[in-house]
Amino acid sequence: MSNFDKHDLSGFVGKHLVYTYDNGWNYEIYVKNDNTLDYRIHSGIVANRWVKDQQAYIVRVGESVYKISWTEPTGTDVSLIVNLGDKLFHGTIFFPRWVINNPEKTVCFQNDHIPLMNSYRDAGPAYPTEVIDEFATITFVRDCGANNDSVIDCAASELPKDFPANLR
Ligand SMILES: C=Cc1ccc(O)c(O)c1
Repeated sequence: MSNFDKHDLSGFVGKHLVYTYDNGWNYEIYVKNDNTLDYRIHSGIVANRWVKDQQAYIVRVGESVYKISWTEPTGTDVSLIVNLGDKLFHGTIFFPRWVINNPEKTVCFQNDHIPLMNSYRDAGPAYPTEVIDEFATITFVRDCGANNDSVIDCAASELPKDFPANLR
């Protein structure tokens, strides 16, 4: 039996993380509450995409290990493992084929374009799915408290040049 409370997300909610996948893609996530996240993409095929209030399944699977899974209006599915104790991160992203063919269509503040993203998803093609399965290095972590809308509030391209050093 585990000796941690698997329902206790208090060590995770409020965390703001910046991380770089081994393929070089730089991402940022804010765990807004027990079932919501905001994220911003700094580099990779969909650099400058950003999303607020994405609903997600968030679970604790170890003393300081958490798993976040969600499906997007684009049809992209994501599952992340965040191991805060070891500063280790692993992400699996299941991209529908249309995103791989035309990633620029998803580069926006998604919240302003949900019906458009759903229409792209429905038009496809969905298959073959492109699976990105990568470890990442966590380069920045801080606590911002729950439901803080100021953590991720603009595109990566609008951030100060010294981000995230400007937050320290
Ligand atoms: C597609 C969104 C996505 C994928 C991987 C991540 O680490 C994210 O924070 C967001």
